[in-house]
Amino acid sequence: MSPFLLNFFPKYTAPEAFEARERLVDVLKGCIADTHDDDEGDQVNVISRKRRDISTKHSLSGDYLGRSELELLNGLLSNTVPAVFWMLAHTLAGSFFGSIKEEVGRSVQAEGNRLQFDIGQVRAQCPTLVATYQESLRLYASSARAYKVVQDFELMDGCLLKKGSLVYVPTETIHRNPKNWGPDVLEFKPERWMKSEYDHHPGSYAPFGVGSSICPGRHFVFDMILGSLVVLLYSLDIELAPGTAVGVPKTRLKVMSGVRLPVHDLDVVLKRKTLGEYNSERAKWAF
Ligand code: HEM
Repeated sequence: MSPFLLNFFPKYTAPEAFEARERLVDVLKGCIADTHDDDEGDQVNVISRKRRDISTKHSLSGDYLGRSELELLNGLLSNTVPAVFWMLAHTLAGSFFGSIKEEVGRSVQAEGNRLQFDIGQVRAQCPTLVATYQESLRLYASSARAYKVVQDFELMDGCLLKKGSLVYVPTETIHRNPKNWGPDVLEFKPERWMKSEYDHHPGSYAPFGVGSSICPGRHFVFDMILGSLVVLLYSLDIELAPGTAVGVPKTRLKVMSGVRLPVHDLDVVLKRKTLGEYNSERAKWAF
C-alpha cells in the first residue's frame, strides 16, 4: 500500500494495488451507469444515485464518477467501519453503557414494528453517545497531514520552520499527548467531552484534519455512525462474551490515513430483542 500511496508510477511500483483499483473503478462505473430510479429492487443506494445525477448535470465523465465512488468507499471502509467497531466495543465495555441504552431508547419512536429516529435529536439529546464517538476518534483516528511551509516561521519554542519544507502532523501524537489531555490520556473516558466547557487546547483534537483540506465527509459520518449505533443497540441485546476485555492498544505510529484497526476480533453475545409489541425480527426501520 505504501508505494501505491506515494503515487510514483504506481502501475509499475505497486502493480497489484493499481490493477485492483482500476478493476473496482470499472465495476462501480458500470454499476452506477446502469441504474435507473425506477429499477425494481435497485441495489444502488440513494447517495450514489444522487451523486450520479449531479455528475451527469455537470457533464462529468463516467470514469470520474467511478473514481469518486471509490473514494467514498475508501472513506467508509478505512475510517467509518473501524470507528463503529471501537465505539461499540467501548460502549459494551464501559460503565456508561446503561446511560447510552437509555438515551437510545428515548430517541427511537416506535409504532408497533415500525421504527424511526430523528438524527438531529440524537445529536442533541444523546450526550453520552456523542461523547463516546468523540472519545473513540480521539484514541483511534490516526491520519497524518502534510503541510508545505510557504515562508520562514519561528514557533514559540524557537524551532524554525524553513520556507519550502514539509511539516508532517500525525493526529495520534496530538490526540495521545498527556500535555493536551492529562496523565490519563490513554484511558477511554467519554466524560472528557461532557463538561460544560471545552477545556483543552483548540488544536488538540483534529480527527478530520483542519483547514481547506478538512474531511468533507465529517458531518455525514457523524450522523451515519450515531445512526448505526442507535439501530444496533435498539434492535439487539448485545454484550461482551464472558472473559472479553477491551483495552486501548499501544501506540503504533503508522504513516497511513485512517482509523486504527483492531488487532483482535471482539467476541460478543447477540440476542434479538422483544419489547412489548416490538419484535426486532419483524421491525422495519424508516430512514
Ligand atoms: C470516521 C470517519 C472519517 C475520518 C476519521 C476521516 C478523516 C479524514 C482526514 C483526516 C482527512 C484528511 C484531512 C486533511 O488532509 O487535512 C480526510 C479527507 C477526506 N475524507 Fe474523510 N474521514 C472519515 C470519513 C469520511 C467519509 C465517510 C467520506 C466520504 C463520504 C470521507 C471523504 C473524504 C474526502 C473526499 C477527503 C479528501 C478531502 C480533500 O483532500 O480535500 N471521509 N478524511
